Amino acid sequence: MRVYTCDEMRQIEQRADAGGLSYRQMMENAGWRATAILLHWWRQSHPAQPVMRVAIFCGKGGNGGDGLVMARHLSAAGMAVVVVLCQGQPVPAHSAANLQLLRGRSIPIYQLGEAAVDQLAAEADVLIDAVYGTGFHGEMDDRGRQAAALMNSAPGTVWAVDVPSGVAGDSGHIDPGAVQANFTVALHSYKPAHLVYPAAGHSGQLVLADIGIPASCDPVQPAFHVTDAQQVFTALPPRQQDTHKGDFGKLLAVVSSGDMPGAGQICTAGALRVGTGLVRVAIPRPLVAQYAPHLPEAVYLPLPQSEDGSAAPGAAPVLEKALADSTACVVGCGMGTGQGPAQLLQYLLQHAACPLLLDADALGILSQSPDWLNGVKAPLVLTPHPGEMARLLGISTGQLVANKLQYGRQFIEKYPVTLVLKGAHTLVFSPGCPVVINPTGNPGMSKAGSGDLLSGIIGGLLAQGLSPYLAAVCGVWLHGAAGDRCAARLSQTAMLPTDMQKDLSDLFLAHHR
Ligand SMILES: NC(=O)C1=CN([C@@H]2O[C@H](COP(=O)(O)OP(=O)(O)OC[C@H]3O[C@@H](n4cnc5c(N)ncnc54)[C@H](OP(=O)(O)O)[C@@H]3O)[C@@H](O)[C@H]2O)[C@@H](O)CC1
Ligand SMILES: [K+]
Repeated sequence: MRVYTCDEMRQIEQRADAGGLSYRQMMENAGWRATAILLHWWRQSHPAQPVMRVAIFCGKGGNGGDGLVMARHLSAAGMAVVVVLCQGQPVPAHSAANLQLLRGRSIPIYQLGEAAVDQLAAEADVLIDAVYGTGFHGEMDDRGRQAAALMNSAPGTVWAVDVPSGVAGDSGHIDPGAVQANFTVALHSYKPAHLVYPAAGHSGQLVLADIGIPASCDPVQPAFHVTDAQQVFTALPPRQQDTHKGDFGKLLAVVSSGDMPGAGQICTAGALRVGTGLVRVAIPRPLVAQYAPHLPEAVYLPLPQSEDGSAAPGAAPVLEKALADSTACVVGCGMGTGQGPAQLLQYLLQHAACPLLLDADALGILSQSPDWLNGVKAPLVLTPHPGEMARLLGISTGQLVANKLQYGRQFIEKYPVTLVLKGAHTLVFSPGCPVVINPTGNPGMSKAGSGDLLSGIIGGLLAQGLSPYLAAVCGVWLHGAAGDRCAARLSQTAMLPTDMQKDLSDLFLAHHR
């Protein structure tokens, strides 16, 4: 799946133009393809109504030019089209030329603000948002907001061309007046805002339109990447005939306290289910009897327990031998945030040579002392949800969610870690690598225990020798894909993270692993 930034799109278009596909022709292709997609949808969904009433809101740039091309083709197809110029006359020559082509045809052209426009918007079956596309920057102006408000409040279906107006294509920043589309036709490639939430929610259903740009014009090293199954199953270590458990890594899981035994169990199961050779579980001693019947394959490292049910202060040295013998370590799931767990985390940060994954309570502890990340020798993977990430940064969750890409990038610049920012379409940031947008998963996974399973999966892949970046990218994909299978089997409402273990197995079977 192609995802290119607005800047990358400009360069792609430049290369295409230099290669002989003119800007004018690209605009023609964009408007023509968007028209074909819209007409196909209309005829399928409204078979008894041959004439669609369409109001096309055009800005002054290239996006508006696409809208003007659509007006010509829709009118030629017999649809009742009106054009509303929202920012006056088009500026680019190819947009202006397309306005010129409308003159003399029976297509009414209005300026935004004319009395008839409100009524026409209210009566339209379809409203086309061609106000701003990849050229949008800053805040919407009054006319942009006025046009967006008309489209958003109209009863018809809103189709956005390329990007819903008011949504910044790269950062995903959402203007308060932004268009809420039912459908968005993305031109040539998806843009980050189509896939990164909450901006993605403004696009509605996405349709990708080929506008004739050859793949040779695409960037060699794009800033974003969307994971696919082939990438995941190529990266997973093969299981040769002549192997033993030592070939598949040793994971140390420092997890669970008295009131959260399940978190560590789910994490451990996740690690085992992705093929880890050996999982050692460091938990407060009284929990071992609870764990063992469910996870007989694990090896246990009992820790002294404090009164609050978590590991007691002074327990850290118990980890020494196991840590030295591990190929990865997961810390946090349900382990508590008291003095004992804090000492365990600090010990691991100071002594681990193997990759270390920090989740849940480990992130809670870290948010009190983020400087603990300085000078850590072990490669680190952090797997916060937005609340945990916001606490790490000392900002509100709302601030974080509105600017996930910006904060994620800034964080890995400050601390060279692999950051898995969880949520719908989880993001993976890692120094020197494209930002990965994970396409798998569903709202049925928003349940306690889901993150613990993910930590186990990524931890298990780390233990088997995948780089932090690949372990994170493959781990979130597998977790989401198992969740999608589980939802199909049990429903998003009823599915549980523990159910997803079966779907992980089915997923591996389906890919002959
Ligand atoms: N390039 C190509 O060959 C092809 C491009 N195609 C299409 O063109 C789109 C890109 O076209 P674009 O670059 O002209 O930008 P677009 O999104 O129309 O800009 C909106 C206009 O609004 C303005 N504006 C921006 N922010 C504003 C604000 N806050 N408040 C007020 N005004 C603001 C901005 O003017 P500015 O302020 O920058 O001078 C600009 O004039 C792309 O998404 C695709 O649909 C396709 O046809 C395929 C070929
Ligand atoms: K638009």
